Amino acid sequence: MTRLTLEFAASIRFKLMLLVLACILPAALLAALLIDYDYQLTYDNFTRSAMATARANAMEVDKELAIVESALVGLSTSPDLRLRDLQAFDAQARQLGARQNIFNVVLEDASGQQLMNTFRPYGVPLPREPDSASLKFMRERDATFISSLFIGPVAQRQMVAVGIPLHSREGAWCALTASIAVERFGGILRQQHYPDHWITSIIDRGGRIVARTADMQRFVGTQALPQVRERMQQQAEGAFETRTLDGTPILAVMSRAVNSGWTVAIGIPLENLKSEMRRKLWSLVLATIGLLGAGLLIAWRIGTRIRRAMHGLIAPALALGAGEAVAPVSYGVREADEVGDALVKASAMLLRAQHQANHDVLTGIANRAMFHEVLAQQLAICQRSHGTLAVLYLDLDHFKAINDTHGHAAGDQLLIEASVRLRSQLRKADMAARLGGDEFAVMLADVGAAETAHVVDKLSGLMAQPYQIDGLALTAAASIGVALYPAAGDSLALLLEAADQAMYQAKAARRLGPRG
Ligand SMILES: Nc1nc2c(ncn2[C@@H]2O[C@H](COP(=O)(O)OP(=O)(O)OP(=O)(O)O)[C@@H](O)[C@H]2O)c(=O)[nH]1
Repeated sequence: MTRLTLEFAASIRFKLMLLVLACILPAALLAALLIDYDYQLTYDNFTRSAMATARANAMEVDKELAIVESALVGLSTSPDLRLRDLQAFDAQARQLGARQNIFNVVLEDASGQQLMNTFRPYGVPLPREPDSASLKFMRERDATFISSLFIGPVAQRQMVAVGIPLHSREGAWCALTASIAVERFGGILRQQHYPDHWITSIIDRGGRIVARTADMQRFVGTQALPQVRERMQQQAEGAFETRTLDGTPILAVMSRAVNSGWTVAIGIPLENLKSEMRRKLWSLVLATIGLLGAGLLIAWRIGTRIRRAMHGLIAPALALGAGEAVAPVSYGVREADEVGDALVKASAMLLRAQHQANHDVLTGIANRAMFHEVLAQQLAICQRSHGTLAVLYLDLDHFKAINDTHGHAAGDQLLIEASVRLRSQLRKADMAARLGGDEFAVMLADVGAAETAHVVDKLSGLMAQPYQIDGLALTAAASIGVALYPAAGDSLALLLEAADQAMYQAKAARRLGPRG
């Protein structure tokens, strides 16, 4: 990944938080859909139940009117009527009215002339209404008439009438009508015990309100809501959402009574229906916010921990690159700890490889490459600070013979012992190296000719000592060549060349000596 894409790469915290959102939001959406589905189900069940109530109430209305009709039918069989004893019939009708909560009973002849009206004393002159709709209906259809709401011409109050046609034996025709006060229908509604917020109305065929559960005095006689009247024309039953005159949204449920054609309409404020769903939705919103908050907080904390663990690996990784020892701190994140362990192992491998590259495998002291490197550094220091140093080249004498006589392993052991002897005579600032085969080199830092000669003497004596190897005393003295800086040369190459030459000269001199 390039540096540019790294800058735009999302952090682990951001990705964890996205994960939380990706888990919680779809679940919240699903819950919202379930709540909506539940609301629809509840709404449908509620509508069905309200419709059943409206239907039952419509039947109650028809039943109430049927009671009045049957009372009239019973009254019409009176012998007093048959015998035209209207005064006795009037008395009988008054008793019926009192019993049945009927406002008044009227007997009319075919011309519309009232013959008897229990609202007026018997015998007083009564009005004639030849073109009344009720008479027309009963005459033409010869059937029971149920009026719409009207204001009684004599009583001057709102009421409804039920009328039945009568036929005398002589074929004369007349009508018997009972008027009922609207309060009787208000009583039907009161018996239903609707919930307080329901408003139920009984509406006549003309769309006028006959009775109402609330504000009856105010609304009786007024037109029902236009939407309700419109629906009444179109269908016998229905449920729909609309608004009251004051703008309150309601669910309107209505059912038309079969006989009277009147309609019972129930208005239920939608607020009451929706409040439960709204409460559930709010609970869901709050739960979602809570879960999201908790989830994001946890994701943030986990992300922070992982981030710290990852950042904790940067320094060890850089140390590894610099060839330094690596010591990562554990942050309790397993994967990061595993990477830290890998860095530690890589560091150890790198240090080992570095060591192998710079040291002689057999003796463990520096090899030729490292000797040259360190010598060059020391030389540079001396050149800057006008210091001194000495380079010693050592070559074991007759080493081949030891190999040949005692075996290669014994030769190896001798080389190891020789390196130990070399190092034992050096200071910390000095350095011993194996150049290869039986050749060694020594750098003496900050020494002059006298000190160098002293060290060379000591080394020469020490190296000449026999080595105890496999119970044998083996001798391999060293020929030592010396080159001093700055006397022998001011470059690495010149110094090495000079030391090499000196060593060969020393070896040659020894060959010429007693052992040569
Ligand atoms: N055991 C052992 N022998 C080695 C190793 N490397 C080189 N040699 C042997 O060391 C010997 C060095 O040979 P030379 O220095 O030419 O012979 P020398 O007998 O020391 O002769 P002079 O130096 O003239 O005294 C050779 O026989 C190499 O095979 C090693 O790692 N182990």
